[in-house]
Amino acid sequence: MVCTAGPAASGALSVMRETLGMTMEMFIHDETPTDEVDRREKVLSGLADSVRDLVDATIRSTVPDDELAAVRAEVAALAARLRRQQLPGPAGVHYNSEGRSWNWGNAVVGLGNAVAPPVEIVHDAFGSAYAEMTLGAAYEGPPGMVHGGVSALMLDQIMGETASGFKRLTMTGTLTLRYRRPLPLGPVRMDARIAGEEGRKITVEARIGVPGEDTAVEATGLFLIPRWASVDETEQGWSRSAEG
Ligand SMILES: CCCCCCCCCCCCCC(=O)SCCNC(=O)CCNC(=O)[C@H](O)C(C)(C)COP(=O)(O)OP(=O)(O)OC[C@H]1O[C@@H](n2cnc3c(N)ncnc32)[C@H](O)[C@@H]1OP(=O)(O)O
Repeated sequence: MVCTAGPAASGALSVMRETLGMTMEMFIHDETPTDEVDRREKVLSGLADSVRDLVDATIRSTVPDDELAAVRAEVAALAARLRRQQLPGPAGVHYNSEGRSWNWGNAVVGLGNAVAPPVEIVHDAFGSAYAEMTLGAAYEGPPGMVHGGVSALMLDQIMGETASGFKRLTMTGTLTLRYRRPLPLGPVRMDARIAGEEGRKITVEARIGVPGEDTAVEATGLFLIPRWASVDETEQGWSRSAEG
C-alpha cells in the first residue's frame, strides 16, 4: 500500500520536518520522480514478498539439519549482497512534490518490510477505515493464535491512520484493548472509526476478528495531534493511491 500526498500535505510535512527535529527528519523531501518510485517499489515489494515467504518457510520447515545449514549459508550470502549499498538508518517516510509518498519500512503497511504482512488499509471515508489480511505463522502467540501484541500493533496502525486521515499528524497517546476471544491465525479483518474529537484529542474505536465472526479484540485509543504539529484540514491531504 502506498500513500500519495497532495501539495498541501507536502507543505505540512516540510513544516513538521523543520519543527520536530530528529523524529520528523524521518519525513524526507525526496524529488525522485514518481515513475522511478513506482518502479523501485514494484521490485522492492517483490523482494519483500519473497523474504516473507522465506520467513514462513523457515518457521515451518522440517528439512534435515544439514539442509538448514546449507540454506543458512545461502541466505547469509544474499544478505551480504544487499548490504553493499544501505541507508544509514531506517527507511522513514519520503515524499516528492508530485504528491507521491512512500513509507516502505513501516512495521504494518511497509511494502519493503518483510516483517509487515503488509496490511492494505482502505479509507472509505474520512474517519473510517478497514483492512483485510492474512496473519500466518510469523504472527503466532498462543498455539495457532495471533499474538496479542501483534493484534495491538495492527490496530494501532489502522487507528492512527484513521485519526490522521492523512490530513494531520497524530500520535498514539493511550491504547486500551479488550481481548474478548482468541484470534486464530489466518484471514482477519479490522475496522476503525473516529468516535469523537475534542481539540487535539481524537478518540478512535476499532476491532479485529475473523471476517464475518464475532470480534476477537476491541480497542479504544486516544490519539493526539502533538502541540508542535501543523494541521492540514484541506482535502488535499495525503490519500491512498489506487494501485495499493
Ligand atoms: C499529513 C500528515 C500525515 C501523517 C501520517 C500519519 C499516519 C499515522 C499512522 C501511524 C500509526 C502508528 C501510531 C504510533 O505508533 S505513534 C508512536 C507511539 N506514540 C508515541 O510515541 C507518543 C509519545 N508521546 C508524545 O509524543 C507526546 O506525549 C504526545 C504527542 C502524545 C502528547 O504531547 P503534547 O505535548 O502534544 O501533549 P500536551 O502535554 O500538550 O497534552 C495535551 C492534552 O493531552 C493529554 N495527554 C497528553 N498525553 C497523553 C497521553 N499519552 N494519553 C492521554 N492523554 C494525554 C494531556 O493531559 C492534555 O490534556 P488536557 O490537560 O488538555 O485535558
